[in-house]
Amino acid sequence: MQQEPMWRPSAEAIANARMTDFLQQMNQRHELSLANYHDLYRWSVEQHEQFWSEVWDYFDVVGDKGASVVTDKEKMPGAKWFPQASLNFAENLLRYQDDRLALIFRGEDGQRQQLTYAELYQQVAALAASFKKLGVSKGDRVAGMMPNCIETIITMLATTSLGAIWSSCSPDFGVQGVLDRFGQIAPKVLITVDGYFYNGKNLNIKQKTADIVAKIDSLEQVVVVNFSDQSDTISGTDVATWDAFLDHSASDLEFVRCDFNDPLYIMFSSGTTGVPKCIVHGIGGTLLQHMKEHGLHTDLDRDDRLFYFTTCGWMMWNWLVSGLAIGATLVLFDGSPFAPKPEVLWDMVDDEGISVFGTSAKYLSALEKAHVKPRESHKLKSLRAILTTGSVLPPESFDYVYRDIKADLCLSSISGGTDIVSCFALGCPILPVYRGELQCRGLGLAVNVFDDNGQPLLEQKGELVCEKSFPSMPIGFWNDPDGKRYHNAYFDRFTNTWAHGDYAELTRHGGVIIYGRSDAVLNPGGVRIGTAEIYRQVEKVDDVLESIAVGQKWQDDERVVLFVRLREGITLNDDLIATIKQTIRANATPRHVPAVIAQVDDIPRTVSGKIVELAVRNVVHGEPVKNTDALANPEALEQFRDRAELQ
Ligand SMILES: CC(=O)CC(=O)O
Repeated sequence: MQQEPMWRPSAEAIANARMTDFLQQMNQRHELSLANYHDLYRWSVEQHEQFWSEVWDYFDVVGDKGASVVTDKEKMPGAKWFPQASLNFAENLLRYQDDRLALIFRGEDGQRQQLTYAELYQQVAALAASFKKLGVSKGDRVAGMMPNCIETIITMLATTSLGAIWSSCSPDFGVQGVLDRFGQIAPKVLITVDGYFYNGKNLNIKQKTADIVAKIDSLEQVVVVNFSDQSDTISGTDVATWDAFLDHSASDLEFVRCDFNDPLYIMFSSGTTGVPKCIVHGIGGTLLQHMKEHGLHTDLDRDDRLFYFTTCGWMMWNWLVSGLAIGATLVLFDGSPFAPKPEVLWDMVDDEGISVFGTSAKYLSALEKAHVKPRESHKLKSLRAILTTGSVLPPESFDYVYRDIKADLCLSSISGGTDIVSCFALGCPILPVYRGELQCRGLGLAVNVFDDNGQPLLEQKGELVCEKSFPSMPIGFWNDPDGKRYHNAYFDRFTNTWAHGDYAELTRHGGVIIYGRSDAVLNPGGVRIGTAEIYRQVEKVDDVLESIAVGQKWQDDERVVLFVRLREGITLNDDLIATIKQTIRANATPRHVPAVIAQVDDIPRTVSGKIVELAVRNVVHGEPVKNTDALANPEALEQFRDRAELQ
């Protein structure tokens, strides 16, 4: 039976979408007769060289494109996109210098700041002038341990205006977590804050900063933003306050033009299996891919107010800030999305007129568990799209959004990650939304699902891959001169093909379903089960707030073990176990039913909020966890050790 969509764009919305305009332009320019998104997608993949060249032109990238679009395009890795191009990232993000709002910041403590594009340009010029005096130049690293505030974006732009490389984490990272990251990339400058707000607390980070600075020899300058009005902050000869450091006499910015494949960002893998990998993303690839995702897949324009709930330690921050290249207003928030009340972000939607609201799938399920119904309490007039990522958005959360948030909006579950600083599958303003499905594969990306032998699968689960090179592939890993670590991370599994590590399915609608990470797939009795298939059932049970499933080696096979975090005051008993098992059996298969269900108070997660199935599996098997510094709450692991139920 044909499944009905949960939402469809109106004929008017389709006609006015930039995606439609792009499609029509491609028809005209290349004498094509593409009729819909699916035709456009197919063309963009078959002619990916032409497609990416058109993206450059369509978005009027500031720079020189050069004559060649790609060399060695069949090689993965090895293809080189726009080898003759020259551009500057910040120059593209600061192409607008008018009085429209570029940034609005809202803090958990109630502070609000805003900056126009003209003011943003001035501030970046002032910081870039100081950086220049300090000798920051092309290829140098500037690191930020920063909240998601305006100064972080100014610093990234000043850094990249000089062709230097930006890397960031949030101030809640532990000392070792920061050293594991910034310690590998030898930054010249560190920008940080006096403290930050979270969940009603004003947290001082003086000691942490001092410990970090003492261990990174490469640092020549530390700049401290007075963010939370702490009187007790780090001091020293190489330490300056933000206000003292900026050269306000500077008014012009000189953008250093760089190669398309020069480094822009150093990002870090979660680091749960060892020291984080330093993934280097290039200037041009990041820009083109983000402009495509914002302009075409999110239909962003200058009138939009784009919000993404993220910290500076997650790639969604990097994704968000590229919205400046479109000229939209970015709404930044730092703090707990539940403090002082679970509705705070929805208050912000109404107050600031947010039109595109991005968040994590986990946030939506926590909101539903808290029985919050923004549809009843808020107007949400400006809101036209919700984006979610971070983990699988289960079909039940699609129900929640359309029932309890807003019926008429485009709900786009998007997926990719740090590895590509963007998405393989995402939203589309001219396509319907089907329950549980990501709307489409991203233009210009040859995304497929393979079986173990590298054969393509349709409507069957397998490994999510990308079969052709694309501009936002990393340019490599830092400190990986022979490229071996980079190769091992993505290209070991299938020849000349990017294996992303997601267990996924392509649907008949041209959409994608993700079932979890492939390395966490459960395999009881030889049946492969994505962990998200279990979570979506368990989380239907009202008493369960959250769960984590792992496979335990058991009698020459594997059995599924499920750990649940329950509402305060609830204890797991036989009735609740029976309810959970019955819910899973009735809605999935008997194979999905866990052999053991056990209660925990907390579930370990990375600093960017992802639950860590592999670390829990190691603890269950009595094996060491390689890097607990990668976790926000490493103490939670102890609850999984030597459990009587698992003996
Ligand atoms: C786009 C994403 O995939 C973000 C993430 O989950 O890390």
